[in-house]
Amino acid sequence: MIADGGTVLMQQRPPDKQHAGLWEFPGGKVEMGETLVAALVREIDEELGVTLCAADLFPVRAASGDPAKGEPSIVLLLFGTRRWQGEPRAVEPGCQLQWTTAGALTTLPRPPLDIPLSQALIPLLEGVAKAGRHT
Ligand SMILES: Nc1nc2c([nH]c(=O)n2[C@@H]2O[C@H](COP(=O)(O)OP(=O)(O)OP(=O)(O)O)[C@@H](O)[C@H]2O)c(=O)[nH]1
Repeated sequence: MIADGGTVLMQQRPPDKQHAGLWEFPGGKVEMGETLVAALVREIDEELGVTLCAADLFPVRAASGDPAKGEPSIVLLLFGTRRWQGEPRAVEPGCQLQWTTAGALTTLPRPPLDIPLSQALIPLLEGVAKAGRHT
């Protein structure tokens, strides 16, 4: 979720889970029989109480672990949106939220795959921030 001003919503992982306390992009796993985008719309509603429209979502970047290097065999797909309905709130206990600028994103402690995802997002955030300064 990319807001006017060029900030992105980041979510802190809960204390009882892997990568506890690190900041990730809100989302979750695709369930059997679901499209990628339908899964994202469902997860964002469940986690943040926010309604997304599938047509507003655009792909930003994929990142995957390399099992040959002992990394988990998972693929994360980052989608962006500039539109949503509702005010995000942390539905799950222990999952804080913060709106983060491009500059602050690089210093935020993140799980490994969220780092390349963030790098791909930074030019987009900077573009939105710059456009906001000219309006
Ligand atoms: N965001 C993120 N998640 C990662 C990375 N590496 C990795 O193994 N994961 C794991 O990928 C899973 C992402 O699923 P999720 O967003 O539904 O998180 P979750 O902990 O609520 O899932 P779960 O409780 O249903 O297992 C988590 O188990 C998380 O620990 C990574 O680099 N970034």
